[in-house]
Amino acid sequence: MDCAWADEDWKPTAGVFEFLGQWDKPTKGRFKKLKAQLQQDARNLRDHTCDPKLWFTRGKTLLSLGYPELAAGDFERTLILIDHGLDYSSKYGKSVRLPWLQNWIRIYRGPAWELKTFTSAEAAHNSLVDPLKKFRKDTYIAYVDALYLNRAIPDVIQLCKDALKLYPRDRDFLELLEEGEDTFSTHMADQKENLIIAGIPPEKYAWGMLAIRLYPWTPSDLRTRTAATIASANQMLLSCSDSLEIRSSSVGGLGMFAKRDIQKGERILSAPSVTGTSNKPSTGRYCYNCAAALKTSSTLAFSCCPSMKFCGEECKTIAGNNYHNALCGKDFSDIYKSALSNEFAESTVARDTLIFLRLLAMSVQARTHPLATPPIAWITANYEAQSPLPWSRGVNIIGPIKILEKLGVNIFAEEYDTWVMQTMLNRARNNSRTHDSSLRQTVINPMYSFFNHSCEPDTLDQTELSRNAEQTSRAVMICTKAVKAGTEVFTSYMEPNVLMLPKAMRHHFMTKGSWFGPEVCRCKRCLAETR
Ligand SMILES: C[S@@+](CC[C@H](N)C(=O)[O-])C[C@H]1O[C@@H](n2cnc3c(N)ncnc32)[C@H](O)[C@@H]1O
Repeated sequence: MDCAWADEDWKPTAGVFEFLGQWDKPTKGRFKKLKAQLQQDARNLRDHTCDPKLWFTRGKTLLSLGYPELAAGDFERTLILIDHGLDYSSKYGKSVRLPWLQNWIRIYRGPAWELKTFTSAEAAHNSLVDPLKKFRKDTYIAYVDALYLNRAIPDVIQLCKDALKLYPRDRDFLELLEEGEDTFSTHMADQKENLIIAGIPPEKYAWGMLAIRLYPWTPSDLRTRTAATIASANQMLLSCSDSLEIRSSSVGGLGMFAKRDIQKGERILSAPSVTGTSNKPSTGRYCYNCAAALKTSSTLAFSCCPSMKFCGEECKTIAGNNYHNALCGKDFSDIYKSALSNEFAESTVARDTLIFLRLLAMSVQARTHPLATPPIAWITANYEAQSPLPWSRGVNIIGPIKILEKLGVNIFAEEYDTWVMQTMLNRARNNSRTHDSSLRQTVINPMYSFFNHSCEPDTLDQTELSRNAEQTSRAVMICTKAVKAGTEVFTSYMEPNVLMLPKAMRHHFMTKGSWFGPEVCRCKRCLAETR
């Protein structure tokens, strides 16, 4: 976050959609100051990762710059560190208190415990309790502002309730709680009719919302796919197809191209899912790797992790090569449990946490930067998205922190900063396929992900998340037309009945998803049709 970036790359996530929180876009002069401040805050944090004041300061700067989802991550870490500071014997207790004590020393120009006010080192430490509690209150209040800007009203309510447990009958939090509850009920009542018309389940609206934008400080090698990254994806493609290659596409980014003439009816791809998860990952009913339903008589498992069952050798090998070591011997049952909800929207979003666990385990096992680890390194987010993605403190902030802690990763490390975690989620969400509601599975199949959409597709997607063990969640693509060498091969992201509609209606359906930008679909048919 402390790297230099161009002013025109500043694309705040606040203020994109009509949300409830009020964000005042900074003037040009103020923006310049905030930008410099952010670089300074990030540099300070690099040197002193355990100082909660520095996380709080950067959170406030990020909030002013219009990144409330990142400010939330900084405020969460501030609260964690304050808790450590209040418990001297905790992991970071000493590290949190030290800068505060040093501050006293600076003020009084002498060792704190020699000051008249403190009769002992213990007294000096005790003197920090009240300032830390006051600082914690300020953090909760700033956190509420960030949650409003993410439209996460249920989280505002919960945060106020949490704060009231620490500050019983505190007037500020009582007022904020009442305000949150009023806002929520008025907002839901106002929106109910619109939501029904728009076909959005009201409970889905209870989530916060986030606009997907590229963070301007993203270093160039992590921002776009490098030649080496594309080469490694093409290397993997060789084992799944003898007729396709990944190249730059005219509709945007990369796409799948025929490297030889392809006949109608040819199977052009058969690729395993590198990360798939069901909402019941460790019940032994679904393959831990690809989420296919299992035939109990023919399942495989590692002897050390018997509840991690696989549909066959291929999936077990993928797990062994990519993530099993990072997960082995650790308890993720509470994370699995969150995905078990019977409520559809909740379990769908909770599965994002499971996908996220898989992707982070891959990066930990590979010992590479999370954004440089395949498949995350191969896939891209849609930064032109016209509709927001769901956002909540639980899934976007607390979930990743919990997972990092369980994986033994330092949650204050620059490599695992909130913007990195959010970028991973943005990429995963733009490339994950959520399958039928009774099976409740989400899969990332990076080779399938390289196919762009066309309203006159050349392929038939035969992927089936099977209810029996004969098939897995492999992406199997059949060419429905003859395709000449060098031509891009498209699939369809839309149901066949949507493809039968006129352009304006197709685009109406497309803008409901988050795959397309303001011009919606750039396929040949859409460019040729006028209406
Ligand atoms: C699953 S990815 C497809 C591969 C992607 N082009 C890449 O570079 O990795 C989906 C993204 O590709 C782009 N895309 C796919 N089909 C498109 C189309 N017909 N028109 C415009 N953008 C398209 C959108 O940005 C979308 O979010």
